[in-house]
Amino acid sequence: MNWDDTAAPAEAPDGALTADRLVGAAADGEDQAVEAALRPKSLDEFVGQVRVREQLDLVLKAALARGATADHVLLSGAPGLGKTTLSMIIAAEMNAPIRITSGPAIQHAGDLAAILSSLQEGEVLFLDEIHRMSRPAEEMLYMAMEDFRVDVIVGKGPGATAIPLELPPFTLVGATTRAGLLPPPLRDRFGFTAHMEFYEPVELERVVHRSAQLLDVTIEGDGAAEIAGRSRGTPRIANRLLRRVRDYAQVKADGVITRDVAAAALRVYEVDTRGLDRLDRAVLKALLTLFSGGPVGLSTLAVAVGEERETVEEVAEPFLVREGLLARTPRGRVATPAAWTHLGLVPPQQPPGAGGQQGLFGT
Ligand SMILES: Nc1ncnc2c1ncn2[C@@H]1O[C@H](COP(=O)(O)OP(=O)(O)OP(=O)(O)O)[C@@H](O)[C@H]1O
Repeated sequence: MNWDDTAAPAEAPDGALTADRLVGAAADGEDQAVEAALRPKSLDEFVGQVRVREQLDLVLKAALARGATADHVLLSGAPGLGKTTLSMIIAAEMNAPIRITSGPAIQHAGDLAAILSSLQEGEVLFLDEIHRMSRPAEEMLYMAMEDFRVDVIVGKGPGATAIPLELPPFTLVGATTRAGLLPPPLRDRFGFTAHMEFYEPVELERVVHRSAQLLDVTIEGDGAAEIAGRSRGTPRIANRLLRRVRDYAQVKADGVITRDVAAAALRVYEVDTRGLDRLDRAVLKALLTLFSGGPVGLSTLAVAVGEERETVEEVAEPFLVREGLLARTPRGRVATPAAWTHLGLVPPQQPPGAGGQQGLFGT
């Protein structure tokens, strides 16, 4: 059966499943407060991303040997994979100061001119969300990156004049979650482009061990593995889960994070063994139980879980697709066999009793 969107009733979504989401990759207030203490300070300390690290190491060492400013660097990748951290490491490795700003903060070319003209020689300018800069600022950046010069326009209309302004050499580190949205002329002006991948569980284990040490928490190898496996390939989520598990260990156990303590804590926070939370499971469960695994239209699915269409599409689905649990097809959303297995449910064509309930949260 193909469940389509045409009959989707207009129901008010309540958003309850997205409140206080522990597995979101964007930084929340608490993350911002504690992340500074957990950031690796050098390339050697930076876990994983081996290829990026090796290449960047060469770029920076060569620039240092020449006594030159490093090439402009573009870092792309999902939130929480370490782009800000890497930009700070670039500055530290070059013994240079760093200035941090973001695309949305630069709405006028004048905003950018003010920042660029106050840079010191060799300074690293970190421009987060570079794809969200305004067009005039972006055009000013082209010349600044290439010639270390900007034209400041004074006046308006036919009487407007361009006053050239020399800039000290600097290194721009641009970060984006959407490399495809960058116009080619901007992309081409970066000397080094790196795409950050999601981390392997063993790499996240190392992140968890390192953070536990910095937070002065005792953690066993199995405990770190349990957290790493539920962290969706993302260091920020690994660090966040570690903090929640630490709370649990302090209140309910003797402060030591073992595998059982980690599993019990994450059961309380409803993050299952694959890193799915309530929203993810609600979407999957609706797809499997109400629509026999699909295909079903996005709007219908969203109404079934009581969430906005955008929430299902942008918050829940990307990870479900990445995990191979859900597929987006021209006919609608379809569950994969792995989705049935994960929720311990039996696909309709199989005889009842062939599946068996799985322990979603571990022991
Ligand atoms: N390779 C790594 N090794 C150890 N810790 C890491 C690594 N990458 C990221 N982290 C940790 O994860 C957290 C998030 O990293 P960071 O802020 O650099 O991510 P980001 O990619 O800039 O995210 P956003 O796109 O949301 O700005 C930081 O606390 C940092 O310490």
